[in-house]
Amino acid sequence: MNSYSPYSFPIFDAMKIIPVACALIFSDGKVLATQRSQSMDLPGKWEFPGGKVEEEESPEECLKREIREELSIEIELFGKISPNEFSYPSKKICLIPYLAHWTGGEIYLTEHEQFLWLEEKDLLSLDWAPADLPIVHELIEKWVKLVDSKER
Ligand SMILES: Nc1nc2c([nH]c(=O)n2[C@@H]2O[C@H](COP(=O)(O)OP(=O)(O)OP(=O)(O)O)[C@@H](O)[C@H]2O)c(=O)[nH]1
Repeated sequence: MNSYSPYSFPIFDAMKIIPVACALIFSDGKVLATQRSQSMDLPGKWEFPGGKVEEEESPEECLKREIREELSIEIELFGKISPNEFSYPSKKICLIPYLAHWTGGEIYLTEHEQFLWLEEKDLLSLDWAPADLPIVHELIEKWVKLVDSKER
C-alpha cells in the first residue's frame, strides 16, 4: 500500500509555515535595512536581509549564505529576538530574527534596491514588510541594550 505525507495534499501544503531567517546587522550603533526591488515579492518594502531556510540547513547557516549572496559581506551572529509568524495572502512565514555584527567585506547589493544604516529614531520612518513590524518594535524596546551588547 502506498503511504502519502500529509504535506503532499494541497490543503496541507497551503498551511505550511515557511521559515525565513533575517539578520539585524549592527555597526557603529546603527542597524542595516534593505529595500526589496521591483523584481522581488513585496516590491519597495523594507526588510532585514535574509531568506528562506532550506531543508538541509539551520537558520544560522541560511543567514551566513544569504548575507554573502545578497550583500557580499560576512557577519557574526550574537543573539536572537522573538520570531514572528505572519500570513500573507499566498503564504505563511515564520520570520526568525538574529542579531549580528558586520565582520568583513564591503556591501555590494545583488538583489535589493538600496540599503540604509538606521539609528533608533529612523526605525519607524520606513515602509516595512508587514511581518517585520513586531520585530522593529522589539528592536526599539531593546535598542540601548542591543547596541551596548554588540560593542562588548
Ligand atoms: N529576507 C526577508 N524576507 C522577509 C522579511 N520580511 C518578510 O515578510 N519577508 C518575506 O519572507 C520571504 C522570504 O523570501 P526571500 O525572497 O527573501 O527569500 P529567498 O531569497 O530564499 O527566496 P526565493 O528563493 O524565493 O527568491 C518573502 O516572501 C519576503 O517577502 C525580512 O525581513 N527579510
